[in-house]
Formats: sequence, structure tokens, C-alpha cells
Amino acid sequence: MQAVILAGGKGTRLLPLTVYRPKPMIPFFNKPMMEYIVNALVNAGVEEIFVLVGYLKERIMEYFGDGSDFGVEIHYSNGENIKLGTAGATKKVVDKIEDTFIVASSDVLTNLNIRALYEYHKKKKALATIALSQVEDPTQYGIAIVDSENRIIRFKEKPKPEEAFSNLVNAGIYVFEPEAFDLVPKGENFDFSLNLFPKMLEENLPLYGFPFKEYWNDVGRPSSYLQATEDVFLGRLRLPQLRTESLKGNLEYGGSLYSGRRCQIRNPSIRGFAVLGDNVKIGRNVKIERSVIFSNVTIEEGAEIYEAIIGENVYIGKGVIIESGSVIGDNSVIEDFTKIGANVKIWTESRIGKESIILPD
Ligand SMILES: CC(=O)N[C@H]1[C@@H](OP(=O)(O)O)O[C@H](CO)[C@@H](O)[C@@H]1O
Repeated sequence: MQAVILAGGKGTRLLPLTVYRPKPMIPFFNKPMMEYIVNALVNAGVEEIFVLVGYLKERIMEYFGDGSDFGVEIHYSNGENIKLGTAGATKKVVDKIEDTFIVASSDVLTNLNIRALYEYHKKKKALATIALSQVEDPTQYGIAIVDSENRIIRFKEKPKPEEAFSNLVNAGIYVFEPEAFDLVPKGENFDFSLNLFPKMLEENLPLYGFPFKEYWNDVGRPSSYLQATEDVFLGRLRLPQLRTESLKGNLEYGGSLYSGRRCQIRNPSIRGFAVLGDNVKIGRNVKIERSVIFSNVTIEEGAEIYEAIIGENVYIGKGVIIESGSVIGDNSVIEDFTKIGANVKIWTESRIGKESIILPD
């Protein structure tokens, strides 16, 4: 089976974490987010993947290479992918696609059974099938209504709250017949959700939905990234390759620590969880609550970090306090006794002098 991974986007809502890495390369339990979808595709029987790259494509191509480390053959399609939109960019590789294939976003964390989605599509003899997840607030997504046969009868991208006629949303994972791309004009900007699906409905072509109940999170913003991290500790999101089963339940006993290689940690006080990359040094009496700290970070004595994401190569001085919802960009230095208020985004390369206070607007 063949698949296409959409990996060209910029991940603007996760800035400053996406200044030096595209969203698919943001570490999640110390592996790029895209690795989980690659593994899921391989487990579903995919043997060849075309990755549509764009923003900071070298980072993705260096890491995944020809795919041999991941048990799959990987090819890249670069060029004008962002300009062409999701469907337009996929059309560029469709001449290399032999049969029914899967298209997946590079940045969703899910336990969807991709094989079951594929088989459902085959059974329905659909031209395209969209995996549909149920969410509370659908306004950030494409929403669909299905009939009793799960044929999609209405679809709307990012509805206004008053237009939100359904809680079933496009999960960014599709199955297509190659012929669906006959509807996509060559070399023009054409998007699945904005153009192709509405066109299929207009022409009364068989577009199906596959509602699923398994875990799904598209990690749109820092808060959903931390939520997905917590969901691993709670056993809601399974990452089979990490044996996260063993982490389940730890939260009830104070805090869970998941750390990478060569970390030096002095008995920190953890509430909820702390996920650390490689080479993280943590001094005495540091408090960490529900936070993720990337690689090569030093946190000095007495610092307190609450519900934050700390980028790579960051230095956090003595007694620094970082409040809930903040993100510290890569290569930043926060000097001693500085306080970063709630929901503040500190850009990459920042240098914040001693005893400063940075508050949100
Ligand atoms: C134009 C487009 O493709 N929109 C998709 C896409 O939204 P983005 O905001 O572009 O990431 O992914 C969503 C799932 O993550 C899906 O619900 C939506 O329909």
C-alpha cells in the first residue's frame, strides 16, 4: 500500500517552537511528531510513502532519509507544495500511485486504526473517505454531516460558531482512489477541504466518512500539546513503541518523569509530569509542573516551571519563575530571578536580564 504525508505547513500557532523546526519535527516524547504517523502507516501495511515537504524541508529529509530506519520506502516531493494546497500538491505525485492510497497529516497524534479506515473505504466503494473524530468545539476544523450509510452530505471548513452544524470533524487522514485527482486542476491552488470535498459533493460522487472513537489530537497549539502529553501519562493516547503503558497511573502518585539521555537531575519536585529531552540539567529544589523541556536545557537551583514548553538550548537561571501557558523559544537565556508571567511567548534567541518581570499584555 502507498501513502502520502502532508508535511509542508508552517505550524504558525505553535510559534516560536516552529522557528527552527517544522511542526512535524516538534519532539513528542523525544521523537518528532511525524514519526508516530509514519509508524502507524507502516503498521497498517504501507510500504511506500511520499512526503510532501515545504517549510524547513531539510529537517524532515535529514531525519527520515530514505525511510530504511523506519521500515518503509520514503520519497519527498518539494517545490511549490504550499502554493498548490493539499490536493494540488498530492496531484503532483499521483502518477506514482498505483491504487487506493492513504493521505495523512504529519502532525496528528491518534490511535485511529488506519487499516480499518482503508477497509471501510473499500467496502463502501468510495472515491474518498475522511476519518471523522468527534470534538467539543468544531470551529477550528472541517465539519461533516453523514447519512445513515456514512455518506457525507454536508461539509464545511472552519465554520463560525453559529454555522457549526456537526461535531464530527475532519481528522486529516483520508483514503483516496487515484481517480479522485481527475477533479483537481493541474498547477492550481486546490485544497481537500476547501475545494475537492465540496466539488465531490456538488458532483454527487461517493464521499464517505469514517467516524472513529479512538484518541485524536491535532496539536494545534501549546495547550493541546501539553494535553496530548498528559494523555500519554493517563493512558488515553497509546504510543506502542515507547511502552507508555508503564507510565499509566503514575500521575496519581505525585509526578511522572520521562527523560532522555545524559540528563542530570537533582531530585526535582514534579507535579503532574515533566518530559525532558537529552542533556537536561536540573539544579536543586527545582519545581516542575506539567511541562515539557526540550534537549540541552539547563535549569538552575530554585527555578519553578508551570505548564510550560521550553525549547532547545535554553538556560534558565536561579529562582526563575515561568508561569502557566508560557513557551520559551530555542537558544534563549533567562537570567536569575526573572519572572515570566502566564501565557507569554518568549521568541527564540531571547536574552532576558536578571530580576526582570515579563507579563502578558
Ligand atoms: C483546509 C484544511 O485542509 N483543513 C483541515 C486541516 O486544518 P488546518 O487548520 O489547515 O490544519 O486539518 C484539520 C485537522 O487537523 C481538519 O479538520 C481541517 O479540515
